Amino acid sequence: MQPIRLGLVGYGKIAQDQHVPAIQANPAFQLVAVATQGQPCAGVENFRSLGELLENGPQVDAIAFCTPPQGRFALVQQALAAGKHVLVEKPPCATLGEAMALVEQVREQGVSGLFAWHSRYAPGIEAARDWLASRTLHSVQIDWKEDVRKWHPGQAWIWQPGGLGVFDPGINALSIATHLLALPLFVESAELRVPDNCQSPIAASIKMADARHLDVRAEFDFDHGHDELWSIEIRCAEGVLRLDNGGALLSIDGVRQAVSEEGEYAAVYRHFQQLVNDKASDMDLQPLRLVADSFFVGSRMAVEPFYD
Ligand SMILES: NC(=O)C1=CN([C@@H]2O[C@H](COP(=O)(O)OP(=O)(O)OC[C@H]3O[C@@H](n4cnc5c(N)ncnc54)[C@H](O)[C@@H]3O)[C@@H](O)[C@H]2O)C=CC1
Ligand SMILES: O=C1O[C@@H]([C@H](O)CO)[C@H](O)[C@H]1O
Repeated sequence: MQPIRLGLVGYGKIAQDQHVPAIQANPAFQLVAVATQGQPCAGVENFRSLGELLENGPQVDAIAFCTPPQGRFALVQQALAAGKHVLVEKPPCATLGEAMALVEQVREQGVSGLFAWHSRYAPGIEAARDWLASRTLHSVQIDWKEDVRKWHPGQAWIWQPGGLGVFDPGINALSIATHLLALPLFVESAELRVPDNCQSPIAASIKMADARHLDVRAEFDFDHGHDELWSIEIRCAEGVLRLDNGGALLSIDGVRQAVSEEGEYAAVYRHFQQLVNDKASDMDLQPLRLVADSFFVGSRMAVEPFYD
């Protein structure tokens, strides 16, 4: 079977760290061209814009988008208009309205679309979901705390409107929670701590619930230094489930559980391959809706300026 000829837009940190290695490790894909405004990608044809790639570049079947969320909507629309399948990094767009429009446009074009909530593919997630399916949940505590200087060095876009600030990693925790929990979540209250020189929060506390009043709390911190923490603890009548290291580790009542050996991005691209083969799509809006609702109801607290 011919490999899926892939173009990639935005050869930045995550494309270099995760996407290109995952693509190169999967024989179902062939990376044939990159469009980027930064350093070029070795071994493939490089272009300065998606338009130039589509017009003058090699034939592609699909495009992976690794640009910042601001401006991504127009880029994905360009690919859809050219009949390409699309894999879109999280968050899918800078606004909920744009993401909703992409869902509709993918359906209208009859191509495959994936909103790549990469944390949903962490090794412990499916085993956690299976265990929780028959349990009685009492509460959920999310602690997602990392060092923005490590993961987004020099990336001004993350602090600008549409860049989400701490919700850029925090949305990963919300993507896991919305995948594990049976009912939709509602944001009851949020406190957004915004540096004086930024447009998006550096920390946030969020209180959520589902229709059965499950108590879900999240603490996000983007300036957490070296002792980073990506954990979700779910207290049930039958015991305590805990995901650590972003979902890579799973324990139940303190006992470490067997998890998948496949990495997040290998699983993301295997899922995308399956969607293309099945002429299907997977474009969940729930994580982005929770972020939007946190901004709607969130109280703002000004904090000291942030300097990279
Ligand atoms: N940095 C990280 O650890 C992770 C980032 N992500 C997500 O991946 C996305 C990108 O993040 P990073 O790679 O960290 O950002 P980055 O700033 O390192 O890379 C963005 C790249 O897009 C390029 N670009 C921007 N506009 C473009 C355009 N119109 N046409 C072509 N290229 C364009 C830039 O030149 C840059 O190379 C974000 O949505 C982020 O949430 C996901 C997982 C982890
Ligand atoms: O999606 C993302 O993951 C984090 C980091 O790479 C791991 O937690 C990053 O801040 C965010 O863009």
